[in-house]
Amino acid sequence: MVVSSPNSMSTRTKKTNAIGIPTIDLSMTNGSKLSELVLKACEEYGFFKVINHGIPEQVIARMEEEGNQFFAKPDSEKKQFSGPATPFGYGSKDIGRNGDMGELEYLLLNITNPLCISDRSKTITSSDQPANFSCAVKEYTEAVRELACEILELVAEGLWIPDKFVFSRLLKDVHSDSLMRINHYPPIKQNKNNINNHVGFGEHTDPQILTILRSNDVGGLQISSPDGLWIPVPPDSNEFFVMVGDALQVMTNGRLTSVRHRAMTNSVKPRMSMMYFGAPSLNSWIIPLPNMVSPQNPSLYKPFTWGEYKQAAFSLQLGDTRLHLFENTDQIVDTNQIITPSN
Ligand SMILES: C=C1C[C@]23C[C@@]1(O)CC[C@H]2[C@@]12CC[C@H](O)[C@@](C)(C(=O)O1)[C@H]2[C@@H]3C(=O)O
Ligand SMILES: O=C(O)CCC(=O)C(=O)O
Ligand SMILES: [Fe+2]
Repeated sequence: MVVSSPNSMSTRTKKTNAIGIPTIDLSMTNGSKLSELVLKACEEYGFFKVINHGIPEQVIARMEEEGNQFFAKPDSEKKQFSGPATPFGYGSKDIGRNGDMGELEYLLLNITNPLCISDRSKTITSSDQPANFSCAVKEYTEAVRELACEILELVAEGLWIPDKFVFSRLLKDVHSDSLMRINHYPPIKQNKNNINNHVGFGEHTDPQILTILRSNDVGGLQISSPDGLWIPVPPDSNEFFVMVGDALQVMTNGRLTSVRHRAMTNSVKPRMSMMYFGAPSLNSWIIPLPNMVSPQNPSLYKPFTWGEYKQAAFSLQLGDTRLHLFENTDQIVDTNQIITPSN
């Protein structure tokens, strides 16, 4: 397996032993074993793949078809859905509002519960039937939200939290600020050294609670390993990948860590990925849960609302470690200041 270091845009690569991506079979009947496995994957990688997830194939196929049809439209038509009211709607190359760029085009959609798709008052269409696109997104997001909730309930069980709905309730809230994003990465030819180093979507962590990602059968996603190397994630269009976001890191007082990831472009085939970003309502407090804090394990973060965090995140650049802004510095012991008695 070929990996390179995060935070470096260098084309140098290192070879390491194959690093397995944790895969979790959600049809496992032993519930406590399942919650242990989910927790372990969230603690060790902040990332895993789920199989036997129960989402019907046609729900995925329909969303894929609508996405493909949308991105196949002429640029002039797609651009009708972009404009000053971004971030919601169509975007090309610009990521966020602070100058980040990537080799992709995308649709960013605000999702509400009960689900309806808000796309800046214009109806996004992929075909002659405007309703088809929003029906496909509604059906798909409903299914992946359920999957995210099931996983979050397993996380709560694994952490022995008495209220197993403590995280999933936030995603089901009628005011949940969850988003859906469809990224389309056109192929970019390899450079003369045969190294494909075009960054489609630069390295970052997702700010929300949990991300559910699915892509077509074209590779490109890479995650940062605990020892700081980039691990390519083999694509699997039938399955879903789960990523811990910053908000879940805070609520578990750093026991789970949000995963740094990025997407590279393919030199031959277009890649399309779809992400559901499960988030709480803007006025929800993001604080470590009581049973994650103790005198030995004080809170690592200052209290903040999801709205405050989102505002901070969206005012920074993609690759910034925005949680630093909310760290409880009082609790960090500066080992240089510890005076040890001399003999
Ligand atoms: C540069 C940025 C893009 C982003 C908002 C931000 O200021 C920092 C976080 C970025 C991110 C990453 C995960 C999701 O793709 C996203 C929609 C999100 O919630 O946070 C994007 C934001 C974006 O593309 O607007
Ligand atoms: O397209 C991908 O595989 C990853 C995209 C991503 O990380 C994001 O949109 O936040
Ligand atoms: Fe992401």
